[in-house]
Amino acid sequence: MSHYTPDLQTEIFTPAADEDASTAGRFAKWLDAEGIGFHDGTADPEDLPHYLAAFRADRRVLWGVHDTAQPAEALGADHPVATYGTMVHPLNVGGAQLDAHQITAVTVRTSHRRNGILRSMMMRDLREAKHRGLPLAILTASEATIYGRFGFGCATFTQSIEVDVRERFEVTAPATGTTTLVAREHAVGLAERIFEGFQASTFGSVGRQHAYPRRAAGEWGRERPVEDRAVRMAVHYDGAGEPAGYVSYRFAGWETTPYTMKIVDLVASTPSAYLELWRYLGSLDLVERITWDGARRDDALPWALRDRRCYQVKGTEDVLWVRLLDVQEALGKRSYRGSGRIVLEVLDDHGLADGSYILTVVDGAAQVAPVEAAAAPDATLTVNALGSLYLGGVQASTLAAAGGLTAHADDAVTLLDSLFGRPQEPYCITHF
Ligand SMILES: CC(=O)SCCNC(=O)CCNC(=O)[C@H](O)C(C)(C)COP(=O)(O)OP(=O)(O)OC[C@H]1O[C@@H](n2cnc3c(N)ncnc32)[C@H](O)[C@@H]1OP(=O)(O)O
Repeated sequence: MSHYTPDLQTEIFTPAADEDASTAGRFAKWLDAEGIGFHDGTADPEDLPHYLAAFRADRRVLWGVHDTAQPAEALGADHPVATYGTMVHPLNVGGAQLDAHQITAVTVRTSHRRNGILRSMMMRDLREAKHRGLPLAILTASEATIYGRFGFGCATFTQSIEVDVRERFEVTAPATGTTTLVAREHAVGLAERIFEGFQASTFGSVGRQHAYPRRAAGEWGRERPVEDRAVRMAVHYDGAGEPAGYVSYRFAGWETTPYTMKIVDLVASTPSAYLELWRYLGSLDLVERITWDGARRDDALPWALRDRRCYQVKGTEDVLWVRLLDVQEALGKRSYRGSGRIVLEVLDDHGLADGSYILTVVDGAAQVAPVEAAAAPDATLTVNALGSLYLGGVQASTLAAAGGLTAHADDAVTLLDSLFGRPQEPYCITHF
């Protein structure tokens, strides 16, 4: 809907140690452009140094597309009309923590939308990430309709739950260890340490940004990097006295009935720490309901309750979307179940991951080699379907029924189901 011809230039920068954190700097303009895309207000000037420090700690790379031909009264040309950000954090794929190329902060201003700006940033970025040797790209999506066209497949999920913690709530597992509120000055360090244990042991988890432990500790609020004194954090110490889980929570206020405690963040590195945190939550006096939007789809909690109807699922959300860039590396590093051999043909319109690969799994460890296109594949699948299959959160049989995967050999789908299947679902509680 432009009534003029935009003149676009892309600036890519990694905020430097001496980056200008004032409202006049490029960082503030970039952040404001991102805020416009997500309908957030302009950041408070005193918050900018905190955001800058966080972005530097995350080693974020920021893209801004500038239009030098806008009407005179428009936001200045130094104010991006589109933003895009990347960073790299580990993704737990069982056998390894893979460097995953994370894509975030994707916005295009209303006046410039649907002119291919996202497409050109995304395709350039994916090509460059592949060139740098990153095996896959990941993102969390605002809408499910945007990223399939770029080869992403929806791969992990969480559930929103409500738990009735009135008299009928009781965790039946025998109690272990101790759970207690922790002092604020220790909360960030404990959150970091506990998440580290969770990341090491949780298939599908992604390392977290600088802001996460601060929000969990109440050092940062949800909206601003300033203290939120309503947030409390309790830590579970296991039988050996080791911190094995934390829950941070915030009361919804006396006007909300039933009286509700909202979980801000819950991270448990063992199943018993998880149940103990719930035992603790269930014993908060005056609270009638706990809400949380980060539960596993295969949550053990209802199976550990005297009355499983205390537990209600309110919705399922997709979390990670995965886009393979180097099939050999990504499939080769993942751990599998059992043994088997299969030839997969991957279709990728963008030419980044297409080809035929032979996957040979022996006792859970894989070897992957490209094969001649002429070799008959046992199954053909789109790169999107492979992204969904990759972490085992979606079954090959489901993808086959949906049309993204076609079997050419009789047992191909059964074999893929058993190789890629997991004893537990992949679980990512990091949004970015
Ligand atoms: C990882 C993240 O950051 S998730 C956050 C994504 N951002 C947002 O939701 C903020 C609000 N939305 C926006 O800023 C923009 O609409 C964006 C960034 C989603 C899209 O930017 P645009 O520059 O308009 O996209 P572009 O013109 O490159 O579109 C490319 C293709 O995607 C399609 N498309 C773009 N956005 C959407 C959408 N929201 N829903 C469906 N299709 C879409 C276009 O129609 C086009 O289709 P094609 O295959 O026929 O070419």
